Amino acid sequence: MTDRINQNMDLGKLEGVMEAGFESFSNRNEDQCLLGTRTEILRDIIEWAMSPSQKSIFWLNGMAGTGKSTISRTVAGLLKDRNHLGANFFFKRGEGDRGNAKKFFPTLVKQLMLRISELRSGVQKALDHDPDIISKSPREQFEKLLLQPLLDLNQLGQQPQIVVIVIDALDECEHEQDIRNIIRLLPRLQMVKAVRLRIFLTSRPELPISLEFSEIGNREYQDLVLHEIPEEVTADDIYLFLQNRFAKIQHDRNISPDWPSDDVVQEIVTMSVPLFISAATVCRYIEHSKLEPTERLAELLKDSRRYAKKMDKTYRPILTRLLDDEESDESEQQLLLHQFQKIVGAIILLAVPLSTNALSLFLGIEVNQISNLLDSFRSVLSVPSDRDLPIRILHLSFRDFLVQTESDFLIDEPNKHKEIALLCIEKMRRLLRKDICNLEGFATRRADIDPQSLRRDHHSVLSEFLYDAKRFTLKNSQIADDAPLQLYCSGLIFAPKKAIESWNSEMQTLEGHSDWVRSVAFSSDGALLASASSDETVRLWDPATGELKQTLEGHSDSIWSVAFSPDGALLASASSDKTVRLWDPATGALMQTLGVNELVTDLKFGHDASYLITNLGSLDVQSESENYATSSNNVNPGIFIKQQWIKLNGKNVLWLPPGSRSNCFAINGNLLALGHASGLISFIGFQV
Ligand SMILES: Nc1ncnc2c1ncn2[C@@H]1O[C@H](COP(=O)(O)OP(=O)(O)OP(=O)(O)O)[C@@H](O)[C@H]1O
Repeated sequence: MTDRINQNMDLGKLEGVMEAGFESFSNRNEDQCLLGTRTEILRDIIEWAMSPSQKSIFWLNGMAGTGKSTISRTVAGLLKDRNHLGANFFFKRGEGDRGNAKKFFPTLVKQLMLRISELRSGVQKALDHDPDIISKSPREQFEKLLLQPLLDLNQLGQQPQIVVIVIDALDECEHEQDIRNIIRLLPRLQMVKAVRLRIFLTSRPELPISLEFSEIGNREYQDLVLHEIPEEVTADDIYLFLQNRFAKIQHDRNISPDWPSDDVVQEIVTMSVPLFISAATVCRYIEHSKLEPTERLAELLKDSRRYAKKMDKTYRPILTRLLDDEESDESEQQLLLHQFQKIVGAIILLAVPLSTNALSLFLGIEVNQISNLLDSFRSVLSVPSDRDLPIRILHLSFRDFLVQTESDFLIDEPNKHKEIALLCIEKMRRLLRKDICNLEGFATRRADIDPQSLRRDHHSVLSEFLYDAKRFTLKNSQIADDAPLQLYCSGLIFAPKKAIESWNSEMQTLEGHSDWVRSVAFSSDGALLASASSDETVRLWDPATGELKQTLEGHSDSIWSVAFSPDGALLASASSDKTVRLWDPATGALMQTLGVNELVTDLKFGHDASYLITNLGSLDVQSESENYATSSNNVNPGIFIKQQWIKLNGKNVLWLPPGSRSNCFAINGNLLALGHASGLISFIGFQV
């Protein structure tokens, strides 16, 4: 009797952190998993705990707010009901000894003694031997208070019972070294044979924890990454959670049972996945007691960023810990903050996520500096160890939070976008090159470029995207010209769902004629398409862009046939008005009108463009020479215009764009004068 009193008094020295237990007063309002959620995960964890052949540690790893602690509480409760809960410690930063390792092992020992009474004498021995053990390092506490007394039990030769220790939120333990020590020490509990000890541990994927686990090797533990389980599974759970919370709001606030609609609930699910905390924050925002829930919800749906401020509790501590280093002084902190603004600011605002390596090139910051800074953000950013893979934000609320927080971590969105745009321009200036295919001369035509040399520069995702963009633009260019916002309705509605694969072979529809199109013809170089219509016009189009280049007006009846001359300098059209007209396709000028007695329905040029072959027989054309131009006496034979190309000594050197083409030209020495229909004359000088 005296012995036992004595023992109890000594064991009383074993001070634990009462509040760290999942059933403690301060945890009384914390949820467990709603029935029907996390069912598979919970089943797997309980099966792991009960099976003799499993690894001794289960690490549930998940980003901020994915629902780890809720699972821990549920696991602890389930194990307690089955009488297998040995001890539990829920770390919580900033709440006294719940936020450090000082009393971690004594707390576990204290609880384990209640579960395994045979442990008491060993613990008592340790306390007798070293009454100050409670103030010693975690390693010593572990060895003397926990491991040795448990090993002593081996001699009892009992049938081993299953005892599970639940440790939640190890990342919230204050000192990195303590965290690492705890992970390093736990596998040694496997030496204990009298009890089958299992450790269920949760944490965010923070660097010291990930590193330490990779160091102890996966023979010792199994893990589950909560933010990587299939999205639809989490979505189903969040859906159940929302339904449950909304039913409660309906009931408590006397709201009609059909509020909110299923579509709305689905919308919030999509907004939240994979963060349970996001769905929980939405509910807290809506159920705020002084405001009308239906209005709050409607407001939120209009502007989903509204609730991001409420994520302060989740995100602010991650940010402040960046600067929370006793060793760094004011100027170092300023530097860190500056780096944060540059690096994280770019990550959250870039339209397409970049890898660490690409980000380094883009921002002009050393790769290692970027990696170092990002190590502090592994709970909110997915930073792949392969530096060529993109860095992603786990949840958009992190971006929304940063662009509106009132702390020093505010990312000034408009200015940051400007900065990013300037960086893009600067990179383009520096990196883009003229003539990436090393073509031989300025007049090289596309048809003459070796496709192999294009493929060498080919980036498949980019080129697929460009192809897609080109098809979309071609298909919609006319409506974009007329009613631009139709791009977002008609353009999107009638675009194929999987654009890249499923554009059909119809490139584009050219709209403009108001009556039948009777005849179409390509110019021999393919640069123009002529269409003849019953609306009495011929239209000339650029087939590459769909742009209407010319409308040839003059005929007074249906036009039946069009044809280009072999060198493209002339266009002939035949109409019911009993004329055949010849046009200059470049300027649209009517060159000649030939009267015919009967209807010509079909025509084409003879080989030298001096006559037309029609359904009525051949027809002479008093065509002017190909370079339909006057030339002065002082002609430099080296300069010549042919088909909008200015040729120098027989080689194409300069192409005349449509706006610069002329009806006539003159050459004087090295000077070329072009006369335009507008009345202007332009000059081009050549060094021959
Ligand atoms: N299965 C669930 N059933 C009901 N509610 C849940 C569930 N999981 C999470 N929640 C809700 O989401 C909130 C956030 O979850 P929890 O605190 O477990 O996330 P966590 O991953 O531990 O976050 P942190 O990394 O910040 O510690 C909880 O407060 C709870 O309201």
